[in-house]
Amino acid sequence: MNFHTRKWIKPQDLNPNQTLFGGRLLEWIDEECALYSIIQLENPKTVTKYMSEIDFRSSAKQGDIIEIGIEVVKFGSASLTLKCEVRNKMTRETIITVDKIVMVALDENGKPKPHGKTKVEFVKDRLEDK
Ligand SMILES: CCCCCCCCCCCCCCCC(=O)SCCNC(=O)CCNC(=O)[C@H](O)C(C)(C)COP(=O)(O)OP(=O)(O)OC[C@H]1O[C@@H](n2cnc3c(N)ncnc32)[C@H](O)[C@@H]1OP(=O)(O)O
Repeated sequence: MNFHTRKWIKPQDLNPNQTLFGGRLLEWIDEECALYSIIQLENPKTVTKYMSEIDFRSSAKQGDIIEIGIEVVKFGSASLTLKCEVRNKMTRETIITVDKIVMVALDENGKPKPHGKTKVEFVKDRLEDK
């Protein structure tokens, strides 16, 4: 799993228990998955279709640094299935895992659009194809 993104927990990210607000974390995960999928599928109109059960296993407090990891599970026709893990860099604990997040590439009418992708592509692969 690649951990591309780090976040620093600020006062505005906390819940009344003074720990990381779960809704904020889900927003960051959704954004991370959307950006990853838009780049992989080369389609800016890519939406979140499905997210499996989530389990908050630990948390983070103000000043902690967390990192968000994404891994591809499967390339479908119009979909890309990802899994996600968020870790606390300070405590080294897993905060959350999401086993299945399905993103779907859309056409101009908002209908699923086959993306034709079958494997993870890196910038250098794309440059070599030019
Ligand atoms: C110009 C540059 C701009 C750049 C800009 C960048 C800005 C970057 C900002 C990012 C910011 C964050 C962005 C967050 C992203 C949102 O928050 S998106 C908002 C929330 N999501 C939505 O509103 C989606 C609403 N749902 C829909 O519109 C329709 O359900 C969909 C997505 C069109 C799919 O329609 P559908 O009839 O279910 O389609 P269907 O053909 O049955 O299924 C399509 C695929 O989904 C799969 N699927 C369907 N249902 C399920 C299910 N329940 N479970 C699993 N898989 C399923 C199917 O298996 C199928 O897979 P493939 O066989 O194609 O691989």
